Amino acid sequence: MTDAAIAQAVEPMLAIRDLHAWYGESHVLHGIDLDVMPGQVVTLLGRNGAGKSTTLKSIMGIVPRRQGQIRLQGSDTIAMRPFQIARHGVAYCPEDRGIYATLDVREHLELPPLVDDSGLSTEQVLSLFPNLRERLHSPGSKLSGGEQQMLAIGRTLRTGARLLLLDEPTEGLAPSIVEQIGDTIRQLKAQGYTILLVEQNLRFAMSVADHFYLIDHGQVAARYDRQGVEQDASELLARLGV
Ligand SMILES: Nc1ncnc2c1ncn2[C@@H]1O[C@H](COP(=O)(O)OP(=O)(O)OP(=O)(O)O)[C@@H](O)[C@H]1O
Repeated sequence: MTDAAIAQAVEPMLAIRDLHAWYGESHVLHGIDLDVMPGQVVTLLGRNGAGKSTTLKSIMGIVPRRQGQIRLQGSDTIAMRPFQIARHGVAYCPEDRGIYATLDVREHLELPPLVDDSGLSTEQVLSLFPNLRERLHSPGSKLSGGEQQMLAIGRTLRTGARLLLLDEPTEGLAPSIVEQIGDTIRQLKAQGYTILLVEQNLRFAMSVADHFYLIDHGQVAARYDRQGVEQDASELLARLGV
């Protein structure tokens, strides 16, 4: 088989077709089509309110109403409940990171249910994020934004999920911490994880992602590979309003 034929034979880790989503009467996704292949890092770009977070939440099944097709490793998940979707090997880091104020770092890492026995041990997570080891007994409320983000990612790795959905992992973080998060994402990709992230920081996205989707008004306005995004960076920055 040629390389192209092999690529075609590999089923996407995540395939979304004609995805619509609503909050009450408000129709916010208008037919999203998106593919993420195993081992890829894919970024959703777009202005505030474009529908990026809603796309991640729809994959996780946590929007009030959605319609269309979402295939996760070959299974249709559109009718499933969030806990059933999680068992298909997907984990979600929300934009607010979802860290509990009163639980300490160790407790956060011991809490997640396992969806697969390939989940990292607490020790392995602490090796990936040495900062967290120093803060093992600190409650969530005392962690910096960067530590909270590392903990939020570390917690997903405990579950054994192989598809990670990260909503704006660099938001509000200092440049040196952004760099650490970038190193982590590249390391996870090298270990075979598949990652779909929402990111406002185009430079950061370009340093980690293979493919890019520009979301606008709840639809895919453009798709790029890394070369395409580099060529069109200035036009893209204008379209992102930055
Ligand atoms: N819980 C909600 N209830 C009602 N409307 C919502 C809710 N969450 C988001 N929306 C609306 O849905 C649309 C898409 O929002 P979404 O959060 O997906 O955008 P986004 O591209 O992720 O932007 P941001 O970076 O601002 O989160 C926006 O118009 C937003 O106001």
